[in-house]
Amino acid sequence: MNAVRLSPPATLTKPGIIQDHPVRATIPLASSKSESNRALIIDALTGFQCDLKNLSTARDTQTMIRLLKSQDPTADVLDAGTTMRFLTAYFAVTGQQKIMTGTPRMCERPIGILVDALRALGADITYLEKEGYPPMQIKGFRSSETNRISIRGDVSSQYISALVMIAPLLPNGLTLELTGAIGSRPYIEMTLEQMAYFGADVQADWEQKTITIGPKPYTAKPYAIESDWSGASYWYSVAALAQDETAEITLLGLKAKSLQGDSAIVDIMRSLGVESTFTESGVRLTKCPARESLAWDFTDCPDLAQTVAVCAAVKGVTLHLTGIESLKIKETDRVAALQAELQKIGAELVELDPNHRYEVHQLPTSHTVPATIKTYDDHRMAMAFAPVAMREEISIEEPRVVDKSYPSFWEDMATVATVDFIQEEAIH
Ligand SMILES: O=C(O)C1=C[C@@H](OP(=O)(O)O)[C@@H](O)[C@H](O)C1
Ligand SMILES: C=C(OP(=O)(O)O)C(=O)O
Repeated sequence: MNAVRLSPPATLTKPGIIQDHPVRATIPLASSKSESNRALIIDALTGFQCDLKNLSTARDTQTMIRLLKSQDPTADVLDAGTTMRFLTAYFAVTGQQKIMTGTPRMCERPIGILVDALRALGADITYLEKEGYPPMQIKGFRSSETNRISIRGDVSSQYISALVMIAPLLPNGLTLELTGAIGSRPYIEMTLEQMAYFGADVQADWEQKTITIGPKPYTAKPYAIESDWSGASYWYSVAALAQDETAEITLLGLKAKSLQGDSAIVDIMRSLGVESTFTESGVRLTKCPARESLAWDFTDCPDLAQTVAVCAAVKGVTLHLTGIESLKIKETDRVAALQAELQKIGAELVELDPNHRYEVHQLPTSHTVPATIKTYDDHRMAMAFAPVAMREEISIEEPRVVDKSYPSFWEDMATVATVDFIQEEAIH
């Protein structure tokens, strides 16, 4: 078993006197895998003519790059949701015969809504194991007359992003009518903004819940990807939990006006004690007073839920969460994972009523330190719990899970805490 042991920042000033180490860090951050993976699909649809700068080092993006170039008949996306959904649409519309597969967990993440829509547009796709789930075989594409499709908006926005990105290639374009609630809407808006930047004819009417894409091809252009706001969230939590009231953390490459909905962390963390100041190079985090309780709807920013839940739990801020239904179909069931692991740091996540309202609160009982946190093949479990190290020692299992979105996470953490990797021998 591999683990990483994190210890709070402290220095020995005189024998026996331990003082909090001043928390000062400048963090380069990984760039956004969401923006990268969209830019890569659009680039491929221009015949690889765009000059993409600052592409993410995330495994999800590196997998996308590899699979776009590969002649292999099997595309194994590993655990990358966007790579699976975006490539399925891309291979279908470009008429490439591919088997789409991934990790066992990827084969439990639903894809039926996207496949049904692609079939209606003319794709020939068959499931190889379970209906509605990978693996599946893409056999070919014969454009249908259909250019209007009704699609649920409440399961994953990635299906909608995948469809709109290929729509400029369809002979009659595409109109999507979104039904039900729309989850992760900022991710759809990010897709549409990037498409419009590359010259696509894009119209969204959020009142009517329709998106219309004209049959106008993309224009190749240079594009620079912003740093990752989801990755930035862990640094907000570090700042919120730092004991040093003068803590100052600078996050490079972030913009006040971002395409990424996870920039909502700026507003969330103001309530948890972090002030943001935008500079030429990024954003500077400093401490400010925190509130005693906070209610937040995570419908638009589901990837922030774990960061905020752990941070609030440790700070003793009562947190009410709504809009976290989609967490159950991500890298793991993130609600169940949080419920199990928050207990270990003396807190709990409870469902308040059947309407998906949840509360996180601290428990009065003490807990064992260091806690050993399981990560369930989920990068965000590891990174959400890492900031606890600003208060107490903590061990996190399978630390390389972070490679999915933020491979340099532990190197960056080493600027604010002591980071020791532990390789435990198998016991025979
Ligand atoms: O389009 C994207 O880049 C993403 C959309 C979101 O997924 P859902 O739309 O499934 O919520 C998010 O959780 C994921 O990390 C990235
Ligand atoms: C849910 C995530 O990614 P994906 O759905 O692309 O696997 C994530 O990065 O938190």
